[in-house]
Amino acid sequence: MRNSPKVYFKSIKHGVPLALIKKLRVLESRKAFCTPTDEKHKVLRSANGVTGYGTASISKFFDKCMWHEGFGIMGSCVEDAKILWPYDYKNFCNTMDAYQNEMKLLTQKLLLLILQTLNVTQEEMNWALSAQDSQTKLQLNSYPSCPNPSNAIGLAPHTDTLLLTLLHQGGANGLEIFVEGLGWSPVNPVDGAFVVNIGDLLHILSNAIFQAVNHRVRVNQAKQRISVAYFHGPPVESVVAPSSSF
Ligand SMILES: O=C(O)CCC(=O)C(=O)O
Ligand SMILES: [Fe+2]
Repeated sequence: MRNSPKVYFKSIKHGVPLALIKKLRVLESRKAFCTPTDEKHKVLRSANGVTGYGTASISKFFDKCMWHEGFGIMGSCVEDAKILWPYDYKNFCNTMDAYQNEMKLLTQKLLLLILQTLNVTQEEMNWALSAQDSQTKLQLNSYPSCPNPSNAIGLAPHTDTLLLTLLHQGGANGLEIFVEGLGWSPVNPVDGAFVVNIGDLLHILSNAIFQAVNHRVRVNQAKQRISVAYFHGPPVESVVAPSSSF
């Protein structure tokens, strides 16, 4: 294990109800992106904010626009949802809450397994898993079909910043990871599966045994792509260093 860096894997037998995943993506995420633009503008993400509609948060590091639209949620989304759908916000919020609860449980299980292989200290384990103060974010992503895909990118190459990301991709291809020696390689959707991405903080904590994966999203001429990413990290003010077990 220690000799071979791990970058990403797929979680299939995860116990998250498939009906919930489908409802999240097919119904509620679609609804979020089908909302008319002037309504979306009522809940635009603020300059330093994380919730509401907006361009990809990595956009500030790139000169060109990405073919992407996102909706960020941290904890309860009831305030934004009430503005968007005053008479019909509960289904959306209930689905987002139920999904975030499932993601939290799954992240805890996966992180525990990962950290056990590293023999981190109990203190480091508590820090990484801390259920109370952890920072989590749910990000709904939409990549509309693009008339000229070779001239556009959905999401530019990046690594995720926190510890672990659980990504659910819909039916449309587009996600690619960079593999040393192979170059950009597709990670095509598997029905009901999650792509588990190692983030920068786990890369640091594990002293690069688990490596943050460089990934990007290509756009599609025929289909809109919808994906949902759940990011999990330690408390915001944390100082991160390689585990003292190294
Ligand atoms: O849409 C995807 O498959 C990737 C999304 C992603 O990388 C992100 O939200 O950080
Ligand atoms: Fe990402």
